[in-house]
Amino acid sequence: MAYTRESALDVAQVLSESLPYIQRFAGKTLVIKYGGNAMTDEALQAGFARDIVLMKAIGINPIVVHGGGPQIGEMLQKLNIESKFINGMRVTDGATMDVVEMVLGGQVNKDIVNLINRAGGKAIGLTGKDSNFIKAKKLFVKHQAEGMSAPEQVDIGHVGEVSSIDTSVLSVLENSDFIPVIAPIGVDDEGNSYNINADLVAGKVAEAVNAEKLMLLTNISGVQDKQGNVLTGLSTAQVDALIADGTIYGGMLPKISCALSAVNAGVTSAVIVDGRVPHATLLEIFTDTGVGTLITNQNKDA
Ligand SMILES: Nc1ncnc2c1ncn2[C@@H]1O[C@H](COP(=O)(O)OP(=O)(O)O)[C@@H](O)[C@H]1O
Ligand SMILES: CC(=O)N[C@@H](CCC(=O)OP(=O)(O)O)C(=O)O
Repeated sequence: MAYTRESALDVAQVLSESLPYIQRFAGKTLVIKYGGNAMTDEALQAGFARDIVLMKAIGINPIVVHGGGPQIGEMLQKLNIESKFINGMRVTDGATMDVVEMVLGGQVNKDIVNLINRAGGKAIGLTGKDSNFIKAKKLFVKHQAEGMSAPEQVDIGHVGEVSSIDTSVLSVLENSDFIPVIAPIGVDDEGNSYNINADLVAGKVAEAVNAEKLMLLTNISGVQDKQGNVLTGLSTAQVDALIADGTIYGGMLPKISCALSAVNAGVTSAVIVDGRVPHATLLEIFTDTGVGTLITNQNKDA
């Protein structure tokens, strides 16, 4: 890009102002859940990949955990398999699990690896099956079906929750030029695969590596109140109240619950970021004007 003398000075000024932020995050690990528009819009994809490579180049350790619900849905449709969700979790029978593993581990993961590599990075794709690093157990959900008087425990098939994370492979990558890109698939002691919500995997990875920040990219401006205003900062106590009165529901529930669990487990902050905004991850790290909702472990506004 060609600059005029004025615009070149502006660029130099912006770079200079980013110094304290670079110093704050250098050597720290950031876990980024990549999903939504940022993952499907070509311009946003390229910007995301560049931003991840830039982070690594200045000494931050990004770990990417990706979703892929819409891509799984598309493939199931092609195969005439119905998609069904309970409490935001995909009901996953044996045939669906095969598709989930193929789409997340085979297609989506490798597309993201390729994207980051084309931006000059050295991405390594992993599922939880690689060196068995994400151990999972079956997840039962509580659900109140129509006509039932009380919620009951429902078996939704091969859906898992994280039971443990072995960080050894991640620390090898952290101490190298490699950028881990993780598909949310777990495995149990018998070698069975589990489909895990990607937000939950990102949260547990952030906890396990003691990340400085957990960033959850999504397609909404942040957590909103009943009037649709974005709540820029939330404490754990405030979140509890918003869940209790139904302001937070559906797909926002796993995001909020993993963000809360992460900050309670020692991750300094978790943020739900508007991934529709170009360079949302950089704005979040290098400026004071993040684009979403910040969750901290404080009992007052963050
Ligand atoms: N209080 C809230 N503020 C914002 N979004 C909310 C809220 N409560 C529920 N939601 C819903 O959660 C959705 C985000 O979850 P989801 O679509 O599963 O995200 P992703 O696909 O990025 O994982 C929003 O689009 C919105 O419909
Ligand atoms: C159990 C469960 O629902 N797993 C998700 C895994 C992918 C995911 O979480 O993708 P997004 O982040 O794009 O929604 C699914 O099958 O869709």
